[in-house]
Amino acid sequence: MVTTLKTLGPQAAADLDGDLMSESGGFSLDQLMELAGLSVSQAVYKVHPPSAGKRVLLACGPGNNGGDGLVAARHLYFYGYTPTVYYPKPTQKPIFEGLQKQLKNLHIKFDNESKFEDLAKDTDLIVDALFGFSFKPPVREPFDEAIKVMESGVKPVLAVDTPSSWHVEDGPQNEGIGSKYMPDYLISLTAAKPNVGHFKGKKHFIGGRFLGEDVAKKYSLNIPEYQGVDQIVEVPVDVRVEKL
Ligand SMILES: NC(=O)C1=CN([C@@H]2O[C@H](COP(=O)(O)OP(=O)(O)OC[C@H]3O[C@@H](n4cnc5c(N)ncnc54)[C@H](O)[C@@H]3O)[C@@H](O)[C@H]2O)[C@@H](O)CC1
Ligand SMILES: [K+]
Repeated sequence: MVTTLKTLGPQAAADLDGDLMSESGGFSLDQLMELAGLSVSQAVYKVHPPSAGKRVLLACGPGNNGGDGLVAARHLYFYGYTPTVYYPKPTQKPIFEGLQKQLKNLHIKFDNESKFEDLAKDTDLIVDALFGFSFKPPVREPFDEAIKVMESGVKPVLAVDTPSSWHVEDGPQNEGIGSKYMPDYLISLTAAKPNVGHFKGKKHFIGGRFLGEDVAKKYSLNIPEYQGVDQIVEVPVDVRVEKL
């Protein structure tokens, strides 16, 4: 049973990614993003099976956190959900262009024009894949509207890697946009981020099942106790957090 969560700060998270994708690490970003997005899709299925409502709104930001959301959208489609993707600032990189093509070939709806408030009305669950550990406050347009809607609590939210608009170490902003934002669910990728102590939602998962013993040791992380073929493992929300 997990008793202490060791966390991964933004620099360490970026360094870990770098190690995994280095010459000696052998991973490609596509692979890590695919495993991350698969984990997100399994967390959605755990907390909000299609019987609870098939409409899922994936709010995707311009970075790799957004990429995780695009990957999750594809898996959710094949699980029987009806995903809608909000991706207002697509980044012109082959990895994101490829992911968008995959979704468009499945006729998955992209809607970057509607007001986020209206998109939220037409969905059952929001996946917050706007920003991950590279977020730098304050929130810049057009994402401020999405943050406001998510913090209003009008629909359940599952946050990918870290609640967007939170400082990756200090948590929610003291005031202004995002200061009231508390997602219902959180999935941390590879390891929890330092702000996880501020998370007081319903469920917290760890995903991104690709940490080997040597890398875990190098970053003083404990490898989550995954079960069977699950790509995610639930950890208690009130577990003690150990900052590295
Ligand atoms: N750690 C891991 O093992 C993995 C990490 N991945 C994901 O990669 C994420 C980190 O990705 P990135 O480093 O690309 O960055 P993020 O996706 O965290 O966000 C950075 C992007 O958001 C923009 N941005 C930052 N602050 C902003 C603000 N205040 N207003 C508007 N835009 C803002 C930046 O210009 C940049 O384009 C992680 O959180 C995780 O979700 C996965 O894709 C791969 C596996
Ligand atoms: K996020």
